[in-house]
Amino acid sequence: MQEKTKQAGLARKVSVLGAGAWGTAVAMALARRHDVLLWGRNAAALQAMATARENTYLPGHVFPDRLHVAADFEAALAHVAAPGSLLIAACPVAGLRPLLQSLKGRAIPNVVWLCKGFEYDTGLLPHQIVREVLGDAVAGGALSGPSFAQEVAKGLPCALTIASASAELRALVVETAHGGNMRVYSSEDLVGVEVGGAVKNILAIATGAADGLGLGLNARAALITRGLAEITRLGVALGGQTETFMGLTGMGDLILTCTGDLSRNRRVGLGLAQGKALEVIVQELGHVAEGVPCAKAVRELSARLGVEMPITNAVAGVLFDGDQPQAMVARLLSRDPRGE
Ligand SMILES: NC(=O)C1=CN([C@@H]2O[C@H](COP(=O)(O)OP(=O)(O)OC[C@H]3O[C@@H](n4cnc5c(N)ncnc54)[C@H](OP(=O)(O)O)[C@@H]3O)[C@@H](O)[C@H]2O)C=CC1
Ligand SMILES: O=C(CO)COP(=O)(O)O
Repeated sequence: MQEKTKQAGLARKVSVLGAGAWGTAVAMALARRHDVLLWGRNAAALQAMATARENTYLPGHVFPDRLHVAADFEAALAHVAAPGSLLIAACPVAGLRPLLQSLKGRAIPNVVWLCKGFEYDTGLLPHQIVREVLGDAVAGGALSGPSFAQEVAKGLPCALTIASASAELRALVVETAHGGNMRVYSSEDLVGVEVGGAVKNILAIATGAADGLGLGLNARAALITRGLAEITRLGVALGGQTETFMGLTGMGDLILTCTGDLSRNRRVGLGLAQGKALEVIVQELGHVAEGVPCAKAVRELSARLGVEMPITNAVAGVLFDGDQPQAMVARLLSRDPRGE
């Protein structure tokens, strides 16, 4: 522990690939102690960020001095070429595969990803996409947990978990990110951590819809609790450990996202309850809502695995089959009684 505290002072090189709300917030948090390059796919937006020293995805949060904006992808990679540096993939799940493909064949020692979801077409978790594209030679891990970008950008406290099979990668991420108002725990349960982060977004849509319909706090608590049972069933079927789902990346992130109005996924549910079309809601958000593609991927995956996920199926029915949110509630309430 003493060793960790000593090393926490070491300045490291970090490149964050993806300049949305979360990539930017993480880059800002790390730039309080490290030299950080933030790269995004939109060169004009990067130019505006470099001038304004803030990102329109996170208005009002001024970049620390050690955060530099890089429009040049090669420069972002060169920045983290030395051992002990960290490359952070901060795009949505939909962008992970193409981003990794552009890293193929490069000398990338350590990769951490922040996205939460299953890939829409394949039903794969992020670590499976990483393995498919980059192989096993690259040490990688998922950084996840209850963390709204706006709060992290403000420097408010939060706790995250780095999950990886590599002890060296876990130690590097803890040394780099743990400190100040950010606590970083570590876990070997990559599957459990990724499943919790993915499925809680679907459940936040359900809870937002229930709240928007005025169904009350009892219904909200029931959805969160039964949602946790759903996350756990799927996660265990995929090889995750039950206790992971009771931690930060399971119950912690589920509670945050289902109850906090900063959640984009919860806001999708609130919009559906108002009778808005999904396209309109997504356009008004101006950010990704990972629970939407994830609901489709998880509905198919759970059917394939024979895992019961009634809330997920009800959300997917509203999102993709034209079911009304009221019908979603009726469908859940009309299920046969069973043991808890
Ligand atoms: N925001 C948060 O509080 C948290 C978010 N996360 C996760 O982090 C990931 C990123 O979220 P966040 O940054 O908030 O999202 P935002 O919607 O704020 O930003 C998305 C960013 O990704 C880019 N992008 C969008 N679609 C694609 C795509 N298909 N391929 C490549 N790049 C794409 C956008 O670029 P452009 O501007 O050019 O469209 C933008 O830079 C998500 O998986 C999310 O679940 C995790 C923890 C907290
Ligand atoms: O993952 C998040 C908080 O931990 C952010 O949730 P939303 O994507 O719903 O805003």
